[in-house]
Amino acid sequence: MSDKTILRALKGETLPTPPVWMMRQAGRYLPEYRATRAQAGDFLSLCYNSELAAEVTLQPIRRYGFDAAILFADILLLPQALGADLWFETGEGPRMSTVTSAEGLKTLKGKDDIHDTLAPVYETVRILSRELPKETTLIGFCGAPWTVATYMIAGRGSKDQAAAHALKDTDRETFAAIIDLLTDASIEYLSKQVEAGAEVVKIFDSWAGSLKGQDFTDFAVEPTRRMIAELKRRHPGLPIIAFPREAGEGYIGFAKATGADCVALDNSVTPEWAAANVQIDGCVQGNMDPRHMVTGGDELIEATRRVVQAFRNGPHIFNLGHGITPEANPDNVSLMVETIRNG
Ligand SMILES: Cc1c2[nH]c(c1CCC(=O)O)Cc1[nH]c(c(CCC(=O)O)c1C)Cc1[nH]c(c(CCC(=O)O)c1C)Cc1[nH]c(c(C)c1CCC(=O)O)C2
Repeated sequence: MSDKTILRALKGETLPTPPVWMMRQAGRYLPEYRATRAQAGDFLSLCYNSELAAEVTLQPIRRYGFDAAILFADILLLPQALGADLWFETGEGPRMSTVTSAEGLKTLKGKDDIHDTLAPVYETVRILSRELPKETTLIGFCGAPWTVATYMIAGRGSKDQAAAHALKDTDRETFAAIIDLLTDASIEYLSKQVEAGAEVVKIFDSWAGSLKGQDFTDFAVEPTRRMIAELKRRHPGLPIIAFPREAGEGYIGFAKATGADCVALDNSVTPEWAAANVQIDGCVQGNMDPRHMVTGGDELIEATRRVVQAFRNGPHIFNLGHGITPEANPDNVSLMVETIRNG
């Protein structure tokens, strides 16, 4: 059996010290990331440059000795591989061509036609599985169908996902067909990442919190469940982390309903609540407020100890509740890691 700490936690083991990594650990808060990104030209060129994408993935591992490395890529590469135009507006975020009708959906490629575009991502995974320290776990990922669909339908990020909700409510058939295509294509995408060397995969449903009631069941739980069932059929024993961000009460029972080995938690729920209501079903990941990476100090130390303490009686992977932000101070990350490991 592997003795990698992340894999042990994902199998349900309670460890004396939780393993740790951070969402967006390769990111703009690190000067070495900014330098490599400048060398690549722009963000998307960095994602598709396997050598440089592997380099930025390794940077936070060298600096902090995290227990996991997450493949450097983006959830929007998959819709791009399906034929959508994608670009990033500096200082604003992603922009995409939109799909809002049955005719528009027909112009996209099929689930098996994505691999030419995504080949550099698989190559990044292969480089990483050779170059990572032997104790570090390599995590692959994709966006959950709902979250990716919100960008494809609106053509950009939005606070309330109004365009995707509108399509869901006015043309449920087309909306469900978009979700189905993304579910099928995500299975193929993650499967190739696993074949290339990803040891764990994580499904990011950043906007799950805006789905309520039956919609949450149909478009957050069900696509995730279908992806996990098929991935585990193809890759028996593959550990899978699901992140239905801001699901609130929806976190309860999410692991059982989807088959996920671990539920990642955002910081809108307290760790004490999550220990009582979510960790009772298995491993959890999270959930310190990323703002402490900006503010630091005693508050950071206390918040770190609180998360460790709340989850100490069950399987836990320490992480932030969302990605670390560009304003974060790299020294605060060291302080968090030292506090986790040395008490
Ligand atoms: C919604 C979403 C996206 N991308 C992602 C999500 C889901 C998770 C979340 O909620 O954050 C996921 C993602 N994006 C990135 C990763 C790589 C792995 C990691 O370090 O966690 C992962 C897992 C790199 C990235 N993806 C992006 C950056 C910043 C790009 C840069 O260098 O300019 C990084 C490091 C850009 C991106 N990509 C996306 C947005 C909205 C933005 C712009 C916002 C921002 O500027 O932070 C789409």
